[in-house]
Amino acid sequence: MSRLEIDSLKIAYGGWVAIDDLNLTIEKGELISLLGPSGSGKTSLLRAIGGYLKPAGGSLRIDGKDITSTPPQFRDIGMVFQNFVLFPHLTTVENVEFGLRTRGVAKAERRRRAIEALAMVQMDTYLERYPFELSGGQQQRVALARAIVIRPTMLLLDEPMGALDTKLRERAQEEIRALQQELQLTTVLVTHDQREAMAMSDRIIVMRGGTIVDAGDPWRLYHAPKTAFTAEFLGATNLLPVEVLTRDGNRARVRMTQTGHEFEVEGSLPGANAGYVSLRPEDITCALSCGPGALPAKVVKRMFYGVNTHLRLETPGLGSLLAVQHRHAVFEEGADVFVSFQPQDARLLPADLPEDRQ
Ligand SMILES: Nc1ncnc2c1ncn2[C@@H]1O[C@H](COP(=O)(O)OP(=O)(O)OP(=O)(O)O)[C@@H](O)[C@H]1O
Repeated sequence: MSRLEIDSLKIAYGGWVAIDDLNLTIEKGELISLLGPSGSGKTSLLRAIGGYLKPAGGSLRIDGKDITSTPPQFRDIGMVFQNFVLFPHLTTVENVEFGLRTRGVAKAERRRRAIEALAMVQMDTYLERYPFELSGGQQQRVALARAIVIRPTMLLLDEPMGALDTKLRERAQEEIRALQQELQLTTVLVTHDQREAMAMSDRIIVMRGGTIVDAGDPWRLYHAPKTAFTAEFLGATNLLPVEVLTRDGNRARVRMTQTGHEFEVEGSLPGANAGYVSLRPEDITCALSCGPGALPAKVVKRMFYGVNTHLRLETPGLGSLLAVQHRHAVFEEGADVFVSFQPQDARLLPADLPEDRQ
């Protein structure tokens, strides 16, 4: 259980700067996820923490001790990668013992600790199996046992569930999180899966172009993102381009740029006269009859997902909207409905979108 402090980190490939002036502290026992589009610097940051990439500037400290120039084998950081890379010619128990052997731990002690780590991931009945005799999920558990057996100061997980199917993946997420909490291991997870990041993390770090654009606990990031970029990256949302008309405390009245429709929103965006309103699909209510403040809409597409139904709606006032309904059998494609939402669920955000949306 350790605290990691990253100060003014700079990472460059040749002369090209991938990460510049990045500051981040990870508390003892905390699990953070690095989330961001491809090329945003997640792997570079993880590799710098692991010691596999030498920073061009800045420093890394574990529990106050500078490790910026410490080689990976002396950092005592456990790592699990997407493809697990177990040694094919070693059995399960030998794979887990390997890191202890290189650290000079005596044979009997090695075996005892390897079995103990394998028991933690429910793999202690597979000691003599070779990797090719294990399923993907079992190999992943062995890789995890191998990472924790060295009693690491930190755990780095690089898409560790990437090779598993959805069901196994969800189980692995639960198990890894439980183990991480039990051992109070300070952990950094790199993932492309925002659901995984939300389900597992104490804190999500949203990266873009080598910098941190937002950071916070999953609930806050989902419900109160600071930018349209985070809102769109974390879960589905409707982003509506608007002009700001008037402000009253933390509320504003806005006008849809394309349709001229006016409505009330949460947030006031001081100093800006335009932005985006983020409206989550689950915050839109559809009804067959018109209520106060409701807008007419047409159901153009209906997609049934079992747990809920997605409706693609066309509205004269707000354009194309995605709505999620938990009662799925009510509206047919082509139906005329009325949509409404609460002002506090429509969040006014600065215009800061991924390049392909600008
Ligand atoms: N070895 C390298 N040489 C040159 N440039 C590199 C190298 N590795 C990464 N980069 C560049 O650095 C930037 C950050 O890459 P990085 O792999 O850290 O991003 P990422 O967020 O992990 O992406 P992904 O989600 O696709 O894995 C990218 O623009 C990438 O092209």
